[in-house]
Amino acid sequence: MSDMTEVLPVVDAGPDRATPEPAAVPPVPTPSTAAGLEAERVSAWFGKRKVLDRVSIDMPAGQVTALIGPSGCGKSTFLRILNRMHELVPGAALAGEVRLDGQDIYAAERRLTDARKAIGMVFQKPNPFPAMSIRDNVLAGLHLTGVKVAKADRDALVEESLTRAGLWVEVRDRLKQPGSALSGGQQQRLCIARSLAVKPRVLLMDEPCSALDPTSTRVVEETITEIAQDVTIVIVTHNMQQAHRVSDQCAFFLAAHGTPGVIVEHGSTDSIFENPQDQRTSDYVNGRFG
Ligand SMILES: Nc1ncnc2c1ncn2[C@@H]1O[C@H](COP(=O)(O)OP(=O)(O)OP(=O)(O)O)[C@@H](O)[C@H]1O
Repeated sequence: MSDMTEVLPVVDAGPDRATPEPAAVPPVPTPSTAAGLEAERVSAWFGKRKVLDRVSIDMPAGQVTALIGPSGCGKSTFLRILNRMHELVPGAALAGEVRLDGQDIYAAERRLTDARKAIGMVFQKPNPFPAMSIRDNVLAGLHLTGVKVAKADRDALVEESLTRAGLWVEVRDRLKQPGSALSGGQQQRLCIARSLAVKPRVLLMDEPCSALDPTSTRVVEETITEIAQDVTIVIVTHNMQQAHRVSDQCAFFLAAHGTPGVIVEHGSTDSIFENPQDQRTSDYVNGRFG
């Protein structure tokens, strides 16, 4: 009882009493939905021609992994294997395993659309539906992957996806205009918004800035850095400065003299650029070939 009487005056203290301000309660962070992706001994063929040989790499959740290397060494093929697009090419075959959060995406019981929903893709050339409105472009990915969103929630999803893609402020007053009315850089961010609307856990990007001017490139890079907290990113790029700027880790692919592509070296971006272990990596990142 005597403890209570001592405590009460403090609890009732008015604003003029010299009591410290209560500490602000920090906002509860939204848990990240990013998932880790692991490739193990992935090989690929087009007909009889082997183009990738036993490629293994972990792409950790919430990180940006850059795939670098000269033209034709299999980077895009590897990227397409990560979301089951490679198998759509006539005559294409593959071996090895790809695991999303530990689950084999090629397991017999897994559906193709499950992989597509969880693992989105943004291509080299911005490909919005030109006649479709900006708003409908954002929602288009839902139809394609069979994700259902109630009508009442669609406006919020459009705003959220465009905001995450760094485009909302530029287009919020013209959502009904066609996607083709946007600049190339804006179209690419619209495509990123379209992918994000499906709430993927991984986003694959195949040279997403190669058709963009330097300013648009920097805006897309900022977008990549921001969304990477919630979406694991795997990006193919020929731009070494870009790989350096946006990625946490890099994998250097090489296909020497008609042999299938392999990963020569992978590791943290700093180590690949500042202290590569293989001379070929050093030559490539320093622009001596490729
Ligand atoms: N649809 C296809 N049919 C047959 N061969 C293909 C096909 N797509 C790619 N290839 C071949 O597979 C190899 C790897 O190509 P891929 O596009 O994956 O390389 P890349 O490293 O992404 O090249 P780039 O940097 O030029 O885009 C190349 O020799 C290419 O010619």
